Amino acid sequence: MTIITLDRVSKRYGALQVTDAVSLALERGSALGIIGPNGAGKTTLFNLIAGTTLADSGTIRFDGEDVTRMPARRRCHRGIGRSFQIPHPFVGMTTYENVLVGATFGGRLSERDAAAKAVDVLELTGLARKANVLAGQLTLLERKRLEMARALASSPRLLLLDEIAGGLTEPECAELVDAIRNVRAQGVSIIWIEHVVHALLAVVDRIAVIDFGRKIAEGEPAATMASPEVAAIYMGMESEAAHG
Ligand SMILES: Nc1ncnc2c1ncn2[C@@H]1O[C@H](COP(=O)(O)OP(=O)(O)OP(=O)(O)O)[C@@H](O)[C@H]1O
Repeated sequence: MTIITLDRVSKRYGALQVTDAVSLALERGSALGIIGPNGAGKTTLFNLIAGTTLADSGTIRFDGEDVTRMPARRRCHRGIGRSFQIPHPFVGMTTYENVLVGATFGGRLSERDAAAKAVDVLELTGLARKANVLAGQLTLLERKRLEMARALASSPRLLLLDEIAGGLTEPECAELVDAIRNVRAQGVSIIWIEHVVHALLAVVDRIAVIDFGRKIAEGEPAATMASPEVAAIYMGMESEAAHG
């Protein structure tokens, strides 16, 4: 059973074909990693899935339903949740309050259910001890956890994670990987865009490689990473990461 299917989805900005006939299918409960160079069109793919950008052509089905033209808010309520590459928490609110906002509006829960949901999500993401700390005072790792917690507050069945591991130390990265594994163990399907490939490999079942808006490879992680075409791109990404 697939949770999400993209069939030849395309998007163009002016002369730039940012998404070029991308097809993808994700099995329910599985995790897919997406890699590719800067500007390859990865975040745009998330925008297309989440509905913040509409596809020019192609179809997107979520849980059997055609959501291609559905507005982002409704897709969120259907069960597509996302984290953003640049987190924007409400810095003057506590960690708990930030998650509560997600549960109330994203999850459309009553006050009492939203409060219970926020507590669950803080536990799941390892933030329970930081519940009453202002979001503006969290460390980078904690802000990454909060970004994931806010996405989870809407009870998504599909979670889109956009470059969540960047900038962390190795032990912090390992902690984040554990948190993502916990989320997955709850049955949430995951698509994760990430430059920190070893973190990705610790979680995902499959990898898709995007370059110039096209999916150039997809498959079992080790075999996909080992293919010469992907190895060349991956080496380019490593030097990009090393230089900024
Ligand atoms: N709204 C927009 N209008 C015009 N061009 C856009 C728009 N959004 C993205 N682009 C362009 O589309 C291309 C792909 O961008 P996208 O953010 O999807 O890439 P990415 O693979 O996520 O890159 P990165 O790894 O740097 O985040 C870039 O050249 C970007 O400048």
